[in-house]
Amino acid sequence: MSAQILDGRAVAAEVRSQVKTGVEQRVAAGRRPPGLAVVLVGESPASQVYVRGKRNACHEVGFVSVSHDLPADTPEAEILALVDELNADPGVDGILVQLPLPDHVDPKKVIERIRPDKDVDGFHPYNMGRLAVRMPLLCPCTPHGVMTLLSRTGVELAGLDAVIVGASNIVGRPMALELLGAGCTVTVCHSRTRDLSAHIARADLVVAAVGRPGLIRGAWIKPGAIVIDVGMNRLDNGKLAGDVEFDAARERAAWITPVPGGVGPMTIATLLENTLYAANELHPD
Ligand SMILES: Nc1nc2c(c(=O)[nH]1)N[C@@H](CN(C=O)c1ccc(C(=O)N[C@@H](CCC(=O)O)C(=O)O)cc1)CN2
Ligand SMILES: [Mg+2]
Repeated sequence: MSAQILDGRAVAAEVRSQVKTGVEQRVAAGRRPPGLAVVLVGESPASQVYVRGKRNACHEVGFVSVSHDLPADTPEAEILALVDELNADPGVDGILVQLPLPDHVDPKKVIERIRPDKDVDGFHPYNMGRLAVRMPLLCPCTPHGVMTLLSRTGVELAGLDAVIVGASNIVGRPMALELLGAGCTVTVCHSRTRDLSAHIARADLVVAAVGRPGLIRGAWIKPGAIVIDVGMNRLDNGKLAGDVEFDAARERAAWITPVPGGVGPMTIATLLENTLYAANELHPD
């Protein structure tokens, strides 16, 4: 029997609706709507798609959307000065700088410049540290969005063998912390891992977050496993594909996320959740 599809578009729409209601409640109580500042440096077509999605989502739920589009050759010092300005702006509850940044800009320096209580991407070392010590505050959007999707399966996560493929700071590493917090036994595979297929074959839950189309063969998937595909790969024919061989994996998995229409929309929905949380709980004004 083929897998049930985890419909990220549908779940993201529910989350956005809940955030919209939260904004309406704030405004009805006489408080200002939350403000989200989205900074884009350069003209990457993919980043432009994602930033447009974030800004449109802000308008949909009633946030004040603050946009800064900077040329690719913007000096690092100018970006840091803009972050300082947004940190000080009382109408801004969340700040994100779209990644990747141009090569001459150090992303770690930019991320660390954002006030932790406005770091709605959850990338700041402070927020990563809080996740690591089981005191989560603002969590990285993609991993936390995956947790929301997993909650819709009704499957008890505690005790599952979870295998994450990819060890990036924005997905793989925080994903491991989120799943550890949910009681999974977590393995993180990366470029030095030997015999990837053996790790996948024993996994009850696979999270693929590498950026290599079709890396995870469907035949490796353990029957009845949950497969979460974070991959976002633009193929030569212009189509989007994940890291997992979807059609083959679907025949073995119990649950699977599609690409597009799975984890991606949850990233944006969780960003909105984080921004409302920051406004309500971290910026009492
Ligand atoms: N500052 C940040 N930069 C980046 C992040 C992030 O969380 N913060 N994550 C990724 C990109 N990303 C958000 O920015 C993102 C990726 C994909 C989607 C999405 O909805 N994808 C759609 C398909 C969209 C398309 O047609 O290309 C889907 O999967 O259905 C949203 C956000 C790296 N940078
Ligand atoms: Mg949540």
